[in-house]
Amino acid sequence: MTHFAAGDGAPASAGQAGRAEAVRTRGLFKRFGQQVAVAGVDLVVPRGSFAGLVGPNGAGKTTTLSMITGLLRPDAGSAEVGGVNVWRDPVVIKAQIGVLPEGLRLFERLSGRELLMYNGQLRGIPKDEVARRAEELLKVMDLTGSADKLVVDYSTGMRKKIGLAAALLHNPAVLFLDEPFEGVDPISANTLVEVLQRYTASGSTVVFSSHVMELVERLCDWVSVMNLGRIVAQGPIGEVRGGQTLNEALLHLVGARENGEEGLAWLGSGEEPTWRGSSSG
Ligand SMILES: Nc1ncnc2c1ncn2[C@@H]1O[C@H](COP(=O)(O)OP(=O)(O)OP(=O)(O)O)[C@@H](O)[C@H]1O
Repeated sequence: MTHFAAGDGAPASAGQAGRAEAVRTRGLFKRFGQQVAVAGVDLVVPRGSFAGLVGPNGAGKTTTLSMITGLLRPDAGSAEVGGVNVWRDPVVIKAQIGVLPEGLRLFERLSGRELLMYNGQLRGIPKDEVARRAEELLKVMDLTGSADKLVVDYSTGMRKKIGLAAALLHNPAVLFLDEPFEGVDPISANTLVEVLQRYTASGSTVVFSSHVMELVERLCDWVSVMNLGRIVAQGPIGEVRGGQTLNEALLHLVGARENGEEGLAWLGSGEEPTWRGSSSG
């Protein structure tokens, strides 16, 4: 087993040391065959943060989040949420976290309301309390009118919203969201943002992955940047940005791609293809 040295993901600010950590991984490592997906990640998220996990396609964000939320067993390293080891105490952890995973597999043949009732009761919340919370969440997510519709008939944005409602139902201390705004219209995105801001304002923690830098910049007070399976910068967003936009900082940190500039000369040239005339009689 390979175990990479810690240090490259150290928080940019030593001043955060006194603040309790919601999430902490040490040397988290995952390999799929020859492909090292996560190469020794030391992720830190202070409690109460609205934290963004960013990086290019294939950087290892989903794999990291899957290992922290108990969905994928790490090959090496450890993950703690609220100081509890995820893989040693999975039952304790599952009560403390809410997850909106990538791909979002839901029980398609339940209605939105039934899905929430089922999830809440699975978590041991009394039925009348689940019903009360479910109605409130449906209302806030603007899903009351679709509450009796089957989830299979929900749109992408509606699925994200019902998935988020299900993840919030047991009032977790830490919420993990993989690309929560992907495919969500701006109005629904605003609703999600409002719910999440209300949630973090009360001291809970959100960790979400996203490719939308403007959104991360607007929402997050903490950011972790991944590239090639490692954390390449991490800390309060102002420090990671260092006077640039987050997008500029990201390009700088991961290196702008230089491929493709010479290729694709044929694309959009508008020239008459010579081969078309030569092959036809
Ligand atoms: N189940 C798997 N089997 C094989 N390779 C995998 C698997 N899951 C992820 N990988 C590989 O691991 C690397 C990291 O993938 P991951 O999905 O974690 O990246 P990501 O940062 O979430 O990317 P994106 O932004 O595109 O969603 C990629 O090279 C990917 O091809």
